[in-house]
Amino acid sequence: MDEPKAAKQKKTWHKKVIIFLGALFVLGVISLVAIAVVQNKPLPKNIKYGIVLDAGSSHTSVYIYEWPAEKENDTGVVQQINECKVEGNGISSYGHEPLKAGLSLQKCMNKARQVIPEKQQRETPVYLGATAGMRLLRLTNATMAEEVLSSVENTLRSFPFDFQGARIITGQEEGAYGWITINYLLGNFIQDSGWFKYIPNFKPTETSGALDLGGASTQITFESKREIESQENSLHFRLYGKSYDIYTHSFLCYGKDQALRLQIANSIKDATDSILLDPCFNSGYRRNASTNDLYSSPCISKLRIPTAPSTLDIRGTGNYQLCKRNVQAIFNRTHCTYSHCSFNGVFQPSLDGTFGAFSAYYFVMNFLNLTNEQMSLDKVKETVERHCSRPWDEVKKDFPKIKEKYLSEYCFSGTYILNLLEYGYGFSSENWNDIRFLGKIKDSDAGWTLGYMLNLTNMIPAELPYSPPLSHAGYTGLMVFFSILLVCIILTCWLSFRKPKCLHKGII
Ligand SMILES: Nc1nc2c(ncn2[C@@H]2O[C@H](COP(=O)(O)OP(=O)(O)OP(=O)(O)O)[C@@H](O)[C@H]2O)c(=O)[nH]1
Ligand SMILES: [Ca+2]
Repeated sequence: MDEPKAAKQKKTWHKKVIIFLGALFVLGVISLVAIAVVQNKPLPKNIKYGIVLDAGSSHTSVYIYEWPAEKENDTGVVQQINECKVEGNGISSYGHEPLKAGLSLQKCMNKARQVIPEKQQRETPVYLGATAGMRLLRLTNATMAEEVLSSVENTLRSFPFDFQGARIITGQEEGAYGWITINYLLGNFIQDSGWFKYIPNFKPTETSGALDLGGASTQITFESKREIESQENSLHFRLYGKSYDIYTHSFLCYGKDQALRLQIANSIKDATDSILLDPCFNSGYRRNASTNDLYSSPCISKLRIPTAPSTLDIRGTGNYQLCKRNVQAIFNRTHCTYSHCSFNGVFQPSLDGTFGAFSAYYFVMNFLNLTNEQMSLDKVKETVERHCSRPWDEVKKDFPKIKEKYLSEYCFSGTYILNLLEYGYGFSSENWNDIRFLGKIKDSDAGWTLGYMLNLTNMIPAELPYSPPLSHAGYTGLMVFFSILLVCIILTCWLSFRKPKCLHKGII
């Protein structure tokens, strides 16, 4: 029987509408997918650079860092891509010829021009931070220190970078930025955005303490859960939405070069006919030293004795126990006006958590093969003692390529590090293995320079930059997935619930 014409037309019309809507819907999903893909195509990598010069007492290093511009507030994105060790001594050694301080930086700064793309050099910040060597020069002769700084500033301004300043940083800054560097590189500033915060009892990782041993000063910095009784040792940071109460102290004159001078100066009284027997050098080792040069350091000048000879013929006897006695004599532990002190009357809370020990801690312990985390304190002591007892000509024969200045001082430096950590700071065999001796972390040097730049370029936000629980890609992906799912459900329903043809009215 023919269906009424109108009913037939209506059905055809219905069919057309449904097909049209279906096509529209599928088109909508396709365009959604296309937008998602286009929207999330990786942005052209926009890399930024930064340069920091570490003008230390013994030498200067030029570090170049890079990071993806669009992620600069994320943690762990900045990495070191180059280090250039400046030839010669630290800038503080040019007090009498300040122009040479600036000239000494030329070679490494030219290297930086080769590393950083020319079109980005103008916007690349350059910072110079000078540490304990310049602090000592400023104590001795502030004018000379100023002349050295202006010489390096003139040199740095002559390069096509964005010069941001050359200054002597404080010991507190040096400790704080070293702490920021290693925790940034270790990923301890976890941003608890995303799903982390929904995990019950999620605890961001603890931070690591920072131990920095330079040539003229040494720093200890760590997060303290206990009250910090002295204001000068107390820092408060707010980083990525978390607060940190930090203890830090910088011991000027307790870098390993100045400590060696202190040890020698304390022994001059025992010299006979200018010959000084020193147990901190391997037996058979000899070096001449001018006492004027020795006493020229403000760390030593107060130890001058009238009977001191003008030159010293220092002869090694390689005796670890006697060296240990001499080294311990430079730490004053007789007075403390706080509940607890490290040495020289300086407050120190009890040592908490793990520590990263870098700079000379690493150079020395790495040479002595003592960076293995499982090695006991007793074993470490035995190793240093054994090295001290080796005759100098045997040591020299075994390590012909190592600079004599470094090689001759490993007995002293090993003994000094052990006593600074144990006798000075209070580490013991119980927490010795909480110390990690670090050279680099993920190809970036452990040291204050990265933290310094992160702070000055505001790359570590106090509060967490808002980030939705899902990344954009994740959000879009889910949207597309559920849209397709919806289409499939609708199609399935339509196909399975529409009336089969044979049931259509009028057919049966
Ligand atoms: N064995 C060894 N010693 C090194 C090396 N580089 C530097 N040193 C020595 O280690 C000590 C510390 O070096 P740095 O960390 O550069 O010290 P610095 O920054 O010049 O000194 P501060 O201004 O006090 O921080 C100094 O006595 C250096 O002579 C190295 O590669 N091997
Ligand atoms: Ca240093």
